[in-house]
Amino acid sequence: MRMTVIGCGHLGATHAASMAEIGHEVVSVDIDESKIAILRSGRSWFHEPELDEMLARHVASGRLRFTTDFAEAGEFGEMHFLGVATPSMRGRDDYDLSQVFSAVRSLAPYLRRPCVIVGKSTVPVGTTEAAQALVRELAPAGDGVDVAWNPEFLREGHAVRDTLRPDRIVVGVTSTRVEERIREAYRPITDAGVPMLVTDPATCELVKGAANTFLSMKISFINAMSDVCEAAGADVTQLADALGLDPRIGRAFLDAGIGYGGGCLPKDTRAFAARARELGVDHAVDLLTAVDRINVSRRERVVEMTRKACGGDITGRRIGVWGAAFKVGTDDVRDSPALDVAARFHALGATVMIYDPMAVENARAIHPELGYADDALTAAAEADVLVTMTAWPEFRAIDPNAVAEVVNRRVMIDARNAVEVPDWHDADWTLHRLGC
Ligand SMILES: NC(=O)C1=CN([C@@H]2O[C@H](COP(=O)(O)OP(=O)(O)OC[C@H]3O[C@@H](n4cnc5c(N)ncnc54)[C@H](O)[C@@H]3O)[C@@H](O)[C@H]2O)C=CC1
Ligand SMILES: O=C(O)[C@H]1O[C@H](OP(=O)(O)OP(=O)(O)OC[C@H]2O[C@@H](n3ccc(=O)[nH]c3=O)[C@H](O)[C@@H]2O)[C@H](O)[C@@H](O)[C@@H]1O
Repeated sequence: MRMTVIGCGHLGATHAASMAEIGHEVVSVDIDESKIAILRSGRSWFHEPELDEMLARHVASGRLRFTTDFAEAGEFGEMHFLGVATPSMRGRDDYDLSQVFSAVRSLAPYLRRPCVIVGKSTVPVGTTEAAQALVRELAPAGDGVDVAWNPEFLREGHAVRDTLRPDRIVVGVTSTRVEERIREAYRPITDAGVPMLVTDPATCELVKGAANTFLSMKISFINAMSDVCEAAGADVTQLADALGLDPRIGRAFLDAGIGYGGGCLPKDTRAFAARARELGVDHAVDLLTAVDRINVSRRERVVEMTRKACGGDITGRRIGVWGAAFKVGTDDVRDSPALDVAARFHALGATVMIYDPMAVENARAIHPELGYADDALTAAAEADVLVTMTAWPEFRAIDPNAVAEVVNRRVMIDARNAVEVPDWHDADWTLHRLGC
């Protein structure tokens, strides 16, 4: 099938390359010339395992093209996927949908033949209907252009695998004609056994928000348990292991620590609560507000632990920070708890030195005022306190005796329960952890 993907970011570039991988001809559009230039050279502008290989292969074969030209996309595609960003509105909890509607406005005037627009961005319930109304107004093909939604569930760091072999595909449609077209597009994936659920657009939009808020809720639940464990002298990791063996609960997303970050869970949880408020469902608002509040409080908690470990005052102290990415396996620092806490240390008068195996450049672009190191030992040099905030495997593998030689004081705050506790105790470190 000839298809386009509008928006060449973490979702869009991965989706475009994956659609080429399963045999489609793809044109992918972005308004950012610099991103398009990098993608045209057959590589990605962000780190994502396996993506560069796929991009290089399909750009070289001509099956995947990148452009800034909406006319080219409109004339080419029988199906148009929308993968632009839906950040929070500045200073508010609900979504800023300007990229979605701007992309629709740019594309629609070139839709002269019947086709389907399939939204993949995460949006509030009601967006498919609004986009459909706009398309009817602007597209020369009018009623021949259908809008459906098909939210994305990929995780950064596993994006290619999650796109080609997802747990499920969920689509929200208003007609069997559209359903058939989407089934055709995904046939190579569903033929391999991936289930496809077809719903109305509203249910489909809510599935995505509910999925992310459930994950947020699980993390805030275990973080609340972490505080209870700490108060009672228990160990939250053992508690999570025991809970996780119950298949009704499951061990995934029960890692306590500094809380969730990234470009999605924080903003999706808040936006879902904001939409629930508009819909008058107060108990959903209460639940999700508590989830968010617990999450936000984790960051302050790490600052507080660090302050205590510094004898009550951070000012003038040197703090080594291990980790800047919002999680392992990515160079993404959007709403990263690690970077947020590091910036708070700096604001309180500490000298901060950060090391992250992948995310230093992205972190520096947002927080040029912080110090950055090329390796873990340099970040730890002369530190009064060392704080681990992203659970990179290399931090677990590092020899605490080697670190002890470069620091000022052997004090570690492990905000992700990321290091091997006995090794650090054996090397005479004072180790503070959340939930123990
Ligand atoms: N990042 C992730 O892991 C996932 C993201 N999502 C959702 O997917 C959507 C996209 O997220 P990301 O890919 O992370 O965002 P991103 O910021 O990485 O990419 C968005 C892209 O859209 C481009 N863009 C902006 N306005 C445009 C326009 N009018 N026309 C064409 N291109 C335009 C930007 O230049 C950028 O390259 C969001 O709704 C997000 O919540 C869903 C699942 C996973
Ligand atoms: O909508 C999205 O964009 C995506 O958001 C998340 O994916 P992602 O943001 O890539 O990262 P996760 O692996 O979910 O981690 C999110 C945050 O939660 C934290 N986390 C995760 C698990 C856990 O047990 N504890 C915990 O604190 C991570 O460190 C990270 O900061 C979802 O997992 C995806 O299914 C979804 O498609």
